[in-house]
Amino acid sequence: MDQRKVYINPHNNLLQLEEPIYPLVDVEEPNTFRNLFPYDEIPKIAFNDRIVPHNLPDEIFITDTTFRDGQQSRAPYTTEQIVTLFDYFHRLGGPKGLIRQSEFFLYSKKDRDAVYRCMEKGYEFPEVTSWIRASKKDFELVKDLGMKETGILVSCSDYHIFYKMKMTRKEAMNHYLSVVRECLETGVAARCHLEDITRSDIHGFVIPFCTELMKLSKEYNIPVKIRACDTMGYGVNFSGAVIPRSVQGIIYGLTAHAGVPSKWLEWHGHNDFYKAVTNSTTAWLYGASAVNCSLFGIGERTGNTPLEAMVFEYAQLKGTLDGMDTTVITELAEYFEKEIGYRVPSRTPFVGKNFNVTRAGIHADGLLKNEEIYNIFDTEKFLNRPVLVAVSNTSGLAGIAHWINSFYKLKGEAAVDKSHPVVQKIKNWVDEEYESGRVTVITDDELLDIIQKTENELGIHISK
Ligand SMILES: CC(C)C(=O)C(=O)O
Repeated sequence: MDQRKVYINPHNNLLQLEEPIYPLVDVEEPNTFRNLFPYDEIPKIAFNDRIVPHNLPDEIFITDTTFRDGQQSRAPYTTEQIVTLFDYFHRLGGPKGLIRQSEFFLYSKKDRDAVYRCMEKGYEFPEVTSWIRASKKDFELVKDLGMKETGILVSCSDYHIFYKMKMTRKEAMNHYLSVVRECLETGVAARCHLEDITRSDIHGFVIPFCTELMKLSKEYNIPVKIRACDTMGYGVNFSGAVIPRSVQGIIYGLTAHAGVPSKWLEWHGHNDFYKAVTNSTTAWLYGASAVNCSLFGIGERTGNTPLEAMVFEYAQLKGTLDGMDTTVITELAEYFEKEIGYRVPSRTPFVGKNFNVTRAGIHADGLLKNEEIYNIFDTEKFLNRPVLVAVSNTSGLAGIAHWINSFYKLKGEAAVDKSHPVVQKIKNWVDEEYESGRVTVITDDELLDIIQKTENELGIHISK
């Protein structure tokens, strides 16, 4: 018979059984969850219909890995670029520090220079934290640099424990606990990156391990944070899906069974199955305060959860931006294009060149009557990106006038309408293009070119 005590759950005032204690299950053979991950078949999503209650923490925020996971997958940024991006993150996160932390490599002198320069700024947020090899010498370095927290890799699936580290679960756990203890001895808080959690044995390894980590934190009176890393992007947020793929199931296990407080719990997603954003939002909804993101989602393989996306997820969940300055997102995209030579793919939400451009004539027509019909929100207000109508065979005079007004931000007296001679002449040119067999839309550069030529020809200049 189940002898656990009964208590009132403060979340819902219902009687509940005391949480069971999960001991480490030290298996002889790795559990690779072949039923879910057959490798020569597409991974499977199975359901047991266990429903997890919502548990949105009072405080949720974003942490940043642009300079760690982000830099692992591209050419390194220069120190100057890192410092500039850090400034942007500070502004974007607003006075409440919703971009709470950013993590840095400490391997090379260049890495450390970037850290010094960012710390010198004296910002409260983002807090500069580190990512290091787990050794006593490196913990001392973190401390000497004046940092309070470091990330430590504690891979938790049997794929990693048995195949990469060639250990048993017990050996891996003891090894990790001794490394974390060493870190805490130095006085530095440990952020444990549980790599590959969505292929791990949640009850047999992750919960017993995190329970021990929480004991260590108590012993040293220093935070031990848990970062749940969906390294391969296998996480799913469907109600009733089984762990280890269920994001809410993992978060529930960590909070309810291992006793990890929400404020120390973070989700780190990858986008291999297009689920990075929605899984991160799910982690917030079910009890993780932090979601770890990289700017524009730049990270290993298909990338991480895009930081800018979570800014808008935050606003949608909380009903407020809480002081975040979203126009910085557009500045960041421009900086990447001009200074770093990276252009985000044009259809990328919020930042791509075409994210709020309407092309189809029938839609463009609606947009011209009222931009709310085909724009997700006031993109000019929040992103400094007025809605655009691309010029094509179906644009008509009004479409061309709208393009000119939006592109040059012309308002009131300065705006052109369909009777403007420049607009009419351009319309003739557009019609000729399509009559001679063109099938593509007219590009911005072509329009700029033809506007200039037409202005010179007619001797009329639009007030730009
Ligand atoms: C290397 C680890 C911590 C990681 O970034 C991941 O699992 O995605």
